[in-house]
Amino acid sequence: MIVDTLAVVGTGLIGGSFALALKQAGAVREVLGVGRNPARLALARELGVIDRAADWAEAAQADCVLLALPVGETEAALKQLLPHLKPGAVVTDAGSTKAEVVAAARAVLGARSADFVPGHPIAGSERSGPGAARADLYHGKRVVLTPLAETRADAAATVRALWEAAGAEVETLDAAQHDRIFAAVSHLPHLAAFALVDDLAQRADRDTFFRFAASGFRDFTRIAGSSPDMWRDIALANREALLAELDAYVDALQTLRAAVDARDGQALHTIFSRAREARENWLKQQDS
Ligand SMILES: NC(=O)c1ccc[n+]([C@@H]2O[C@H](COP(=O)([O-])OP(=O)(O)OC[C@H]3O[C@@H](n4cnc5c(N)ncnc54)[C@H](O)[C@@H]3O)[C@@H](O)[C@H]2O)c1
Ligand SMILES: O=C(O)C(=O)C[C@]1(C(=O)O)C=C[C@@H](O)C=C1
Repeated sequence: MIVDTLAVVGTGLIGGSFALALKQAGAVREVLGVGRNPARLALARELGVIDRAADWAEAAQADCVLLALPVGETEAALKQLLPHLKPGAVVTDAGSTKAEVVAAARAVLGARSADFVPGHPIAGSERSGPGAARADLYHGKRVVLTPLAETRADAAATVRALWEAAGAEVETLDAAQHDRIFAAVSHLPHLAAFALVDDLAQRADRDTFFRFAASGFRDFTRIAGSSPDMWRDIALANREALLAELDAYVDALQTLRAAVDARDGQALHTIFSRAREARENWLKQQDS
């Protein structure tokens, strides 16, 4: 056992999967759940994702508290926990952006920011809520930790051990670097998918388009089925890095547009070939 009690704030896909994985691994004795929606908490309890619901004060007495709610809720959640936080308790999070989460932790926790270990599991899906939680979600997946300069080494070691018990491989990055990387490989693709689906959905003759849309459209737009709350918060929290990636993507689309306009098959072929090769190499790396 790594910790006796774990409190999960936000018992959806990410927090619920963490809880299920740790219970299955025998890494935790009891899991408490904190949430705003009593029906969701009851479902989490019914599905065995949590052992019981708890309030903020009780959750703050756990050995480890995981925040797994939209990143814009981080500051308010830390404010609720701080007055009751057990000495030595470790606080961590699973948010998809890190610099703003780190700033919120510093602003709210003061000296207790040494107990905070920012984290981000690079695993998930477009599904949300406790019903989507799976014990094997993190098997073979990466988790990035972005510890603060003052984070206690033993707090970071506990969080690392928990993720490893959940089946993940843990890496460490600087928070700003983390946010630049994920703006490009995660946040921008989600905006591109939301934009494409919304553009079609706003057309008067959308039904004709959707009737004929097939697997290419389904693959490209799967992630447009993701939680609007979560993605609104990510886009706002990672605004600077995301704006840079949006500009780069608009430029890339403009380059393709110019090639199509000029009937420049050579330019199109060169870009498509380069992209295909890069994607094949990336897939090979993923498999190795
Ligand atoms: N979905 C993914 O693929 C993925 C992957 C990695 C990280 N993340 C991050 O993990 C976090 C959780 O995402 P998720 O996919 O589990 O979402 P989710 O919608 O499945 O779960 C979030 C839960 O938080 C609860 N919640 C919202 N505001 C709350 C509040 N103020 N207090 C208490 N509970 C509250 C919601 O009711 C919900 O049950 C987000 O920060 C997200 O950026 C998501
Ligand atoms: O598979 C998906 O649906 C995801 O969106 C997962 C995904 C990603 O972009 O890869 C989404 C957000 C995260 O913070 C981490 C993983």
